[in-house]
Amino acid sequence: MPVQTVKDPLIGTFIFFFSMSLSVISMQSCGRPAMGLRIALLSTHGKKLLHRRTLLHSTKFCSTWPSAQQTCTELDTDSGGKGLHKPVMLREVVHCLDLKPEQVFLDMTFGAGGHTRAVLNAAPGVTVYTLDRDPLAFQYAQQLSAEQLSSSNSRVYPVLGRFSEVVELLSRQGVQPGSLDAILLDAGCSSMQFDHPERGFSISRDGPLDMRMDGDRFPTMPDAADVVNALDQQALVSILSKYGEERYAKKIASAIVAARKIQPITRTQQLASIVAGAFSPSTLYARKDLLQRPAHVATKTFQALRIFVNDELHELHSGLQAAETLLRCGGRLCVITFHSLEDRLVKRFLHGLDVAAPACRSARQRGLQGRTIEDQDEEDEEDKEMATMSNTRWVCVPKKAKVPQEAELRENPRGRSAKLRAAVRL
Ligand SMILES: C[S@@+](CC[C@H](N)C(=O)[O-])C[C@H]1O[C@@H](n2cnc3c(N)ncnc32)[C@H](O)[C@@H]1O
Repeated sequence: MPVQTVKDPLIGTFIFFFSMSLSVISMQSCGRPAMGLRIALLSTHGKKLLHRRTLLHSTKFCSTWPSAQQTCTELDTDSGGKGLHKPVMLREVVHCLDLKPEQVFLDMTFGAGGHTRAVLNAAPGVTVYTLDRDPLAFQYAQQLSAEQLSSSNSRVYPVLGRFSEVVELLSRQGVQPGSLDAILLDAGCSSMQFDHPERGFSISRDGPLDMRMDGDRFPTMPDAADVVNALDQQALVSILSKYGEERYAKKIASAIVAARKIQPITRTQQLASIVAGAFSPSTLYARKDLLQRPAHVATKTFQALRIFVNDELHELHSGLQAAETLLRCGGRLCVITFHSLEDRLVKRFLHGLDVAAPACRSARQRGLQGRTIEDQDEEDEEDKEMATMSNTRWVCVPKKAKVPQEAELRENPRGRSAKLRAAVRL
């Protein structure tokens, strides 16, 4: 069934989504999956998905999302406060963006607006465009926009959408290519997404297995439950190993397939237990994060599903291309990443290298995968290699990525894997 002939919008969305995502899988594994496999996968599971979605539709969380108003009163209104996202490497970001009053800034990942607020404090009079794909973040940006209108000469223009849409969305607001002074892209998810169980990202707090950042804008877009219930074992192995760098991908995929024969997997804790069941008692508690704290064995599985569901690597690449289009010569780009797949893509993009080239990992580095979220050694090696290369479109300042200081990590352990890269558009 060729993609172009699909008439049902739901199945069309599903097919479009999976064909896009599978092309990232193939892009990253440096080979295209056979077209037959792709089409078989899509046509077999499109019908199952349609049926499953009809059954589950009434349990979708859209109406249960906290509104910005509720969240602001339930939680602390200070963006560094409990519950709202704490911005990572705030001082370093403001320093790298180096905005002056009257300049124009785009925050591509508004979240709870912590970085934007810091920019507004540092450069009063600045004009800010904010982007986020999450409608809750968009509500926060609208609130900030209203506050600025009444209290300062800075202006904030909120935009709802994805990185891949930003050039078009901004052009509708009159923003021309080559006109922005600075852009921030703080990749990944916000604490509001991770911490509200009904969003379906949380391992520790039970919720529907959703993980879509903009699911209420696109209710027919497949969620994480669709992925684990509909895809075949080999596709699950690919997703877990490419996006989670999970070395037990085969065991986990096999446990998922066995479990869903008994009943559909619809909850986050149900999936976390299924994944844990794939590990022997000796390996169950062996994983540690970068701060050497115990890490749940399902962390990489959740990361992989989240990246796949939101098409995050394609989106990140689109965001970088958009930044290249929108910044003026001499304009500054700051990118914060939270895992090695993202950081590697950013590094390679800024150095003008093929972002799809496969990573070379030594046996020792592969051995480290089960222990840490990122493989520090490999990244240091790549940094050294890239420091010797140059690109005509960007100059990285500084050359190496910055990481948060220990004092910041004591306050905000969630920043433990953050890396900040800054570059000037030539
Ligand atoms: C780490 S949070 C940003 C936090 C923010 N800097 C702050 O200070 O609160 C990442 C945000 O980027 C948004 N996001 C992720 N991918 C996106 C995409 N492709 N397009 C637009 N927004 C995206 C998420 O919805 C989330 O709100």
